[in-house]
Amino acid sequence: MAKTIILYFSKTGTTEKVAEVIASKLGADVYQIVEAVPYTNADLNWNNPTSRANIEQGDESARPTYKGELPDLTSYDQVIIGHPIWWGRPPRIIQTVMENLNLAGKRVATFATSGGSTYSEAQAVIDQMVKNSA
Ligand SMILES: Cc1cc2nc3c(=O)[nH]c(=O)nc-3n(C[C@H](O)[C@H](O)[C@H](O)COP(=O)(O)O)c2cc1C
Repeated sequence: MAKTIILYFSKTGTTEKVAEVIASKLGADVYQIVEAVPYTNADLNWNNPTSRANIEQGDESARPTYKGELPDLTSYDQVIIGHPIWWGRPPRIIQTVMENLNLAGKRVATFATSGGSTYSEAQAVIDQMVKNSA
């Protein structure tokens, strides 16, 4: 059976719950992506145009760093990446992570949770990231 790892980023626990359900169904390993500089509640306030998250999402070059080391993917066949939708797209830290993973030869899937936005804009970002890392 294919060996799978789920990497997820979650600030309020919703994506984390979904990651756990998928992991238990697939018998997958799980890795939580954690930002190096923690987001405060104020940082996550989408009603404030100058909140940290809003500024990052609006900045194509923003690449918030992650804490610790990313997992070694050598032994995995499938990599699943889960994240919330922030302003229609993945949090920029997902781009940081994908730029630092070697996804060549891996089967990659993603999922997200949101307040209602669909995945179409996020999919375009992910497709580009996968293309760049393969
Ligand atoms: C900065 C920020 C921006 C968000 N932007 C969107 C959005 O564009 N569309 C949407 O449906 N939900 C948006 N949300 C809501 C989250 O996607 C939703 O609450 C998600 O399930 C949170 O996942 P988590 O608990 O794993 O962090 C946003 C949340 C934050 C903090």
